[in-house]
Amino acid sequence: MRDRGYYTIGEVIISQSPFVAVPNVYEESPESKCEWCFSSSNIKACSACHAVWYCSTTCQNFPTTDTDNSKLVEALGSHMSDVDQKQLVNYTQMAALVNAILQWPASEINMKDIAENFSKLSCNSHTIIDSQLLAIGTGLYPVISLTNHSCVPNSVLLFEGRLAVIRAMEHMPKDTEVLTSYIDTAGSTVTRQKALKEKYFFTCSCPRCIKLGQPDDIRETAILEGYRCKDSCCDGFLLCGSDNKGFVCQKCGLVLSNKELSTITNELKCISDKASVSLSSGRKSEASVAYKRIEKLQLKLYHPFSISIMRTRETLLKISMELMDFKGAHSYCISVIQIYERVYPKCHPLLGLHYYLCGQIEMLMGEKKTTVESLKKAYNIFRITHGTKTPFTMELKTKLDEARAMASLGRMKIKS
Ligand SMILES: C[S@@+](CC[C@H](N)C(=O)[O-])C[C@H]1O[C@@H](n2cnc3c(N)ncnc32)[C@H](O)[C@@H]1O
Repeated sequence: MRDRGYYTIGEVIISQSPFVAVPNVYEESPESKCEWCFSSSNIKACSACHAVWYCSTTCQNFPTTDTDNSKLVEALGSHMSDVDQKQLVNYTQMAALVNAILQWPASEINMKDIAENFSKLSCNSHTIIDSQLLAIGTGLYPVISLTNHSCVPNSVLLFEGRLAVIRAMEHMPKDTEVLTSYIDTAGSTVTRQKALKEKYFFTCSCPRCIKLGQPDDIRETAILEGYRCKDSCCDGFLLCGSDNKGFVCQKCGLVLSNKELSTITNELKCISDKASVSLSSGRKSEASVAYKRIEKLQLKLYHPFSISIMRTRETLLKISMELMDFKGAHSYCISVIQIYERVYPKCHPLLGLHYYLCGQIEMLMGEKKTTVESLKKAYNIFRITHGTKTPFTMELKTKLDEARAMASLGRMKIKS
């Protein structure tokens, strides 16, 4: 086929198997996973070391690829000179542990090299996520690692099993620099820059980041992470007053004093501690009540589109689903989507996932028309981010077709 010279929206730019990858094992769900394909079914411990697990002999034999990427891995940057003292100590301790486990002869061990490899892994490895965006492992992908970051990316990196796949999110000439996002881009410019500096040691100069400190950026930061006006009818945002006695609404001039602020924040802290204990000990109804109180308090303090309220509603959505309170879950899902639509690009996988969830809840609630609309929105995102041929997108398409058929059947019944 003739090279078109550009990538179409959703087209695969590159896909790559990992040079090395390991599955995640969580303390709360310690069941083992296949070391090769990350599956949790039919797994057996390796009879030689008893430390790793496999689902089949095929996986145990580590299917090899023809490409030797070791030179590329060697060339990856480690940022050793940027790493702070505390982290260096961590890497050295981890290197000592590797040394103790491998028991290589002293002549073959170079602790500095091992520590440098940890640093290299830290800024070049990727968290492997499944189609529902849950972290399932970590992998090093030498070519994918050459991709730089932007807070306004033109491409998206997702995984099909252990295979990393980058797809174009916009129509782009093939000589355009491929840019993905390394971090959650919902935060303010300061928050994003801090996260990038801490883990990847660079200052982003993408179109969003260069606006740092400009009036629009200050306003956006205040909405995302600052305080709102204490007059519930005013939608102004607050900035620290020149006398340091409180925060002043930039619209109506009302002052939120430091004392008022600390009363609410102390109450919030107290309920938040209780809420997370209830949640982690599985007392879901109690957690639901506590998180609803948190949401109420946060609405006094933060803008309705703030990151704090977004996080609380995400938790309330999860709890409502677990409690099978579908009406409640639907309302939280809608409110989370409203915030996502504001903080993420139109084609963000997290937005797609929440439209999908919304559609599934609406299907359960018998809301035929809105089910079709929500599933359609989810499909329009996933066909770009996940591709049309992946089992996840195909399953969604089947559900969308079923929902369309049900909706038109409903319309036919009404007519007759
Ligand atoms: C995964 S590597 C990306 C490939 C790297 N640029 C290279 O040539 O090997 C991550 C590192 O690339 C650099 N980097 C990534 N995105 C960048 C950006 N937008 N601006 C400046 N440096 C960036 C940082 O040094 C970061 O630690």
